[in-house]
Formats: sequence, structure tokens, C-alpha cells
Amino acid sequence: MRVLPMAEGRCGAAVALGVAPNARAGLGPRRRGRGTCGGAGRISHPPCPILVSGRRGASSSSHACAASKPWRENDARLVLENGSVFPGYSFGHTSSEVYLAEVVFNTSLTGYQEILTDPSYHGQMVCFTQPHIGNVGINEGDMECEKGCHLRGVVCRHLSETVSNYRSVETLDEYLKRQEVVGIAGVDTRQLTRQLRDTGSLVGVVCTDASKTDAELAEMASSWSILGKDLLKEVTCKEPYQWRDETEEEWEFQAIVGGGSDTVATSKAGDLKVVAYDFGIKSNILKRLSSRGCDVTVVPADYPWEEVMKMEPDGVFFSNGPGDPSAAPYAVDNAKNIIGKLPCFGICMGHQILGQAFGGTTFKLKFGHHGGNHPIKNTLTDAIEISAQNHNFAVDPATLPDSVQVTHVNLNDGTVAGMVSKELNVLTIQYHPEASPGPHDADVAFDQFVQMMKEGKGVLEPKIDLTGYGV
Ligand SMILES: NC(=O)CC[C@H](N)C(=O)O
Repeated sequence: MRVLPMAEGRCGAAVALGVAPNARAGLGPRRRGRGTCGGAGRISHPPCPILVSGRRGASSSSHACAASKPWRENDARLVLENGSVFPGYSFGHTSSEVYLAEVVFNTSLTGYQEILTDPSYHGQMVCFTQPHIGNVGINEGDMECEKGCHLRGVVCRHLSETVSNYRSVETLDEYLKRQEVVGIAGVDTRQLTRQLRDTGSLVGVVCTDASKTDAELAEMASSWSILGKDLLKEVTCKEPYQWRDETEEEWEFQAIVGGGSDTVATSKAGDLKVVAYDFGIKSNILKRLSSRGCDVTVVPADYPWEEVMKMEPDGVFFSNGPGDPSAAPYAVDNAKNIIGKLPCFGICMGHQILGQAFGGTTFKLKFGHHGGNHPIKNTLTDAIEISAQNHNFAVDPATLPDSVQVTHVNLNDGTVAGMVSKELNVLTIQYHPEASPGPHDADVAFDQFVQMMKEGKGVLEPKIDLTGYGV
């Protein structure tokens, strides 16, 4: 089994989030053992009914027969900033530390590994609405980031007792232990999700320390906010590097709307040089670019635009990334200086950064979009894509100049999901054409970027059609 390195920058994240740094550095006291409640392998039974508040307040005598109980005892709580308490039992990393992050819910039915390792989730913990998590284990091929798990906590209803997948090399429990990420299972995730939909995203803490009161934990949660925090610096690469891997043949996208493998093959002839700003870039975005013959150089989030221009790329890509897009003015400044000079493409955080470079502003959504089935409408062609999404912020269309066209909207709430500036040769989308996890409908967006770069090189006649999504 390959041992993945500890995520870089996570000690820094712990400090930034007000959590004891030794918790992330693995120096804090650990409670590796599973006590007497059935052992590490028996972790998916319903929570103990005698514990009502999630506090481990039951007397030792009431637990005298714990060794014979075939269920896990509640030993952890998720406490939200509004005082709500969700009891559950811990898995993955266990320690007496308190783990603090914004709590969001994700409705994807599959792909928990890609969600765990997507750097855009840095500073957040995910409540999975899919009630059965862990059943396919963890494999070596589906990492979205080699640095490891970016979630600060995994919240689920049912942690699968068994793993059944030919690619699995370890269990979710083992992986989270190794990554020192806490999990809490047995949580009423429906109630939690309904609450987050009513109140909007909330900050929460996961804690296994029974000596801390619910009120203390709620206060800790309310002491932090993701607003105004620059999290890009915690996940970006330190130095520029070349990316080479393509999407493996076995996983090459088949059903591409309006495109297909012909499009990918044709694009390969291009020999295009792309500089990709790493705001927390997902591996599969890089693979989709490489699969189209792009020679990709990845650069840090604050890499000066002048240095990018010296590399003489055919196009610049602005990646996905965590946190508040208004907290990275240096990235907006670089983008402002690049747009108009080279074809640009942005995904999610990249879309939000480019939106600000156009002169627009961003705002925080109530509970964001996190899932694999969000309908997107191309406003120019009426074509619909079902898309993978993961964001909490959006670009305010009222703040965009007239030269920028809103080309895509999210049909669930009408928010901006894509923009084009023909004048500046910029294409952006607020969702995930690389999927991972999710549907492949939007993969054609990469072809649009390739088209723009080829036009810029004079390889293709200018088509100025950035909207041809499947129609
Ligand atoms: N996937 C992303 O790039 C997320 C963008 C941004 N962090 C948001 O939450 O809106």
C-alpha cells in the first residue's frame, strides 16, 4: 500500500482556524484504541440509546457490560455555532482536540473519496446526505490531491462495516486515521441538512472530550467564520511544476455532449502551452487538460502575472480553490493583468476570481451548492447540463460590466454559473467539467478553452462561438 504524505500546510490551517496546532501535527494526545465497544472493525451499529445528549456522561457502572454490546457508544458530538448538538460516534482520527470548520452538506450519491481530497473543501467539514459511506474504501487512483484529505471532518449517518471494491487498498476509517482527520457517524444527517438549509451554512466543532460543555463548544464554533479568510495560500503549491498525467484510458470520458473522443483527439494536435494558477487545483482538471494535448505548467496562487507572460503560454487557467474569493486580491490583480492578453478559462474559484477581475463582486450563498446533480442552463442555447458542484460563493451579475455575458445559470436558484467575455477572450464556469465525482456533461468546456487557444495561435479560424454546448 502506498503511504501518502501528510497534507502540507495543514498545521498552518490548524493555527489559522484557532485549533491547537499539535492536533494537526499529530503531536497531541491520541486515543487510538477503540475501547471495549466491539473493536475497530465493528463501527457501524446505531448509537447507544442510553446516551441522549451525545455527552459521555453515563456512569462507568452503566458501561460495565460495554464489552458485550454489539453497538458503538456515542463518544463524539458535532456542535454548531447556533447551539445545536448532534451526537454520534467517532471514527478515523480520535483525539481530545476540538475540530472546527464550516459545515456543508453534499448530496452526491458516490465519490466520497474525491470529495475528501478536493482542496476546495479546505476549512470545511462535509455532512454526506448519502447515508452509507465507506462501502468502497479508499483507492489509489481517485485522489484529487496528493497532499491528502482536505476536509476537517467527515459527518455521516452510517459508516459501512464492509468494504467491497476491487480498487480499495484501505478502509475509510484507516485512511482518516492516517490523515488525522476526524469522522463522526451515527449522526442524524437529515435533520442536520434540513437545519443547514433553514439557517444557512454554520460553523461547527467535532469533539470527543466529554469534559467540554455543549455551550463551550458552541461558543468556540461561533468564534470563527470563513468570510474574509484567504485559504488559497494554505493549499497552493510552493513552486511551479510541470503536470504530465492524462486521464487513464480506462476512465476516458465517453458520453460528452456535443463532443466525444473525436474532439479530444483533434485537440491533441494542438501542442498548447497552458499556465494553470493553483488555488487548490484538482488532479482531474489537470488530467483533462493534458488529455487534450495541453502542456501544463502549474504555478502558485500568487505567482506574478509578469512571470506568467514570460512563459509565453497559449492560455491561462484559473483553478478551483477553497474559501472566500474576495479574500485573495492578489489573485484578482494578476487576473486583471492577464485577461485581454491571452485566452483564459476559470473553474469555480477561478470563475469567481475572473468575475472580480471583470469588475464584479462575489457574495456568500445561503448554504452553497455541493452535489452531483445540479441543473445548469446555457442561456444562449437553452441546452441543459447536469453538473457537479462545490461552492458557497457566487458572482453577483448586477456588478458585471455589459461586455460580460452570463452564459450559464444554475436552475435551482438562478445564480450565475458561467460567463463569457468575447472582448477579452475569457470563459468561466462555476461548476466542475472534470466531474470527479459527478456527471461528464460539461467536459466540453475544456474543448471550448482549447478552441480559444487554437484561434489565438492562428491554428483555427476564429469562430467566436463560446457557447456551443451540445447544440
Ligand atoms: N470549488 C471551488 O472552487 C469553490 C470556490 C469557493 N471556495 C466557494 O466556496 O465558492
